[in-house]
Amino acid sequence: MATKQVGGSSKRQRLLPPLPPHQPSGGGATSKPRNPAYKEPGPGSIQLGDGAVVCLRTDLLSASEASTLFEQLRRELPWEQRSVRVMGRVVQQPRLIAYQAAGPELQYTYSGATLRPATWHPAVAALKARVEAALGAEAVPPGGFNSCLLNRYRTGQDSIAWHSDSEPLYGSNPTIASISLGAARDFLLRRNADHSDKYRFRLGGGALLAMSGPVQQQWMHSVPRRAALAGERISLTFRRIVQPEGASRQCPADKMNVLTRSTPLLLLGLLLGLNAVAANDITDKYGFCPQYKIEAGDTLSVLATELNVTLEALTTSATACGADIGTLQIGQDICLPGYDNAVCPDVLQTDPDRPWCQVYRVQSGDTVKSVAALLNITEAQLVELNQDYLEGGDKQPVVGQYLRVPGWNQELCRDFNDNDLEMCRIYVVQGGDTLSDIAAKFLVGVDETLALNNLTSADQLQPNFRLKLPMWNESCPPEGVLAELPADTVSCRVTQLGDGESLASLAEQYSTSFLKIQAVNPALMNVTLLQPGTYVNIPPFPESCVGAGNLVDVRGQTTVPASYDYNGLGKPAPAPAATPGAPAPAAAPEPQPEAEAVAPSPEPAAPAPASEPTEAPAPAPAADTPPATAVVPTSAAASVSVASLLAAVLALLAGAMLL
Ligand SMILES: O=C(O)CCC(=O)C(=O)O
Ligand SMILES: [Fe+2]
Repeated sequence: MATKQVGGSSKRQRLLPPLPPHQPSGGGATSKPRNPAYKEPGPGSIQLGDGAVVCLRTDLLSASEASTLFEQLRRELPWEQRSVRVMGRVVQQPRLIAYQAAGPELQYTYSGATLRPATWHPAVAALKARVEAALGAEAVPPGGFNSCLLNRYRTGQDSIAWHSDSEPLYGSNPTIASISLGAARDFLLRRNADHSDKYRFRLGGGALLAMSGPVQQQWMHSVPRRAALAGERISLTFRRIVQPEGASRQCPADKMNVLTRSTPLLLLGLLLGLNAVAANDITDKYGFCPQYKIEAGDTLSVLATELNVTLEALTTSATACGADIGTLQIGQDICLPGYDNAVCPDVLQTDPDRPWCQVYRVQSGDTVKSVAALLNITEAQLVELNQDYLEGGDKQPVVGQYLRVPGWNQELCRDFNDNDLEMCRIYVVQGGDTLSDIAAKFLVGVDETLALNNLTSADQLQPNFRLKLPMWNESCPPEGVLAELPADTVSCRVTQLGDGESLASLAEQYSTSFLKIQAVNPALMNVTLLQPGTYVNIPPFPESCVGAGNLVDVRGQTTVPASYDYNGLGKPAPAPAATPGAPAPAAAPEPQPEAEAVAPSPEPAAPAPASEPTEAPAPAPAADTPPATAVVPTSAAASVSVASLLAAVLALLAGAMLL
């Protein structure tokens, strides 16, 4: 169980003396209203002071233009969910992204991984021109925008945390212009030096919002999570890279992390005169629940010296929350002086690896006011952190609900109230699955899926293996929820060749390779068969697509005729196709799928272990089933051949490219 209640006491005194209000770092605005509202200006130029300007237009695109573009970009771009490395851990961003720029040198290194730009999609290039024309020469950087980071918020659960786009590669006062498509979302802006100075812009489809002047230096922005919202949104954020990067840069996520995690620890360290004790060894809940994890070789007196407290104070604080000083264990958390027993026991860590992700469990009788006082923050700060739970009128916390406490990082912390099983997906590996197919299908990374499952290689995948999918976390119930590979349009993509197109040009368009396209179109090995109108399967085109019957031509948006023969996948050389554009796979050689590590098919007699109640049935090939489809080896022996070793290496390479 990952979540634990830290601290030994379950009693808490309700009669706390009033605590001084907490000031945001860099604040000092003692006379600010207690619950400052967001300013919500209408379209136009909004002067934020010091030359910082936001320009808002709600109607750059008409509603129909916006929705057509939304559908097109959603369908045609190679969206990926990025993993970012934060404090040595890999976490998944709560949104999908795509990145395009004017040249390959305009890459963008971010949290240890590099975004390599795709070339402009024609629709994105056209939007860039629209934005530049709308903003006019004064606001557009000289030379125009040369890169665009697109964000896709699949539901209200997706978000972008408070950040600024202040990387050196954009220069000192960059203009960043965003176009919104799809569902309307709140875009928030707050001044670094005074968080009560804040704006909310509701960005609906077709809106343009541009930030220029020192906005990135003096303000942060976010698109907060809205748990109840189902609609999907795409934003295109145009930027100009003025200084293509050479070496890696400080990444935004790390910066955010430093803001939220290290700052309190650093302060605590300074307060306590901390020297030899590593900051990582101390966890703290919003500044007054410091705890230390005992390590081998520690003694209380050395610890007291290092923390610059008396041995007596340390012994008292440790004992007060349940430690038996005589029998301290390695790994045990002891409370340090300053630990507030009245509040801390109701604060839960939501993730043992991210000690700054903490929530407060609402008790009977709690109100916004009392919880804010208890946590030593203002009501406005509490509401801001918990907008989706508390905002609007007099909304009060509900007993048993978890409220986020300061230090919470929306990007990195997993929400606790909706510890929805959505994040706890388990995929039961089937014979013939490949890890790269699974990863592509679920939009997850190959490497992190391996890491999450303590696997070092895709070769280790066996049928019936219960593969945890990101964002699986340690709070998930062991049984999780079964994730099935539905044959949907994400992976089962088909398109018709256009005039002058080739498999190579399709490969480029869909960010895949010629070989991969051939692997999923064995009937098209003979390229002389290709002609305009020929249907082509777009990788990944997993086995489950064959016979799925709901293929959609990704460009024509039309349904592929039921007579479509999957270009030789899953069927031995069919008779000439009835579909005019789909040529017969005459003389098609044996399918040569691009090598993938495959899980060997299950031993025929191996029943699913009874202890796995949620297990999917093992595939049971019927005697009259045509020869298995592209990637399935028919016997376990096949999977240990030299070819499969080679396949594994190639698959890993493919996986790396996929990330
Ligand atoms: O989606 C948005 O409107 C904001 C995105 C953003 O801030 C970013 O990509 O840096
Ligand atoms: Fe941004």
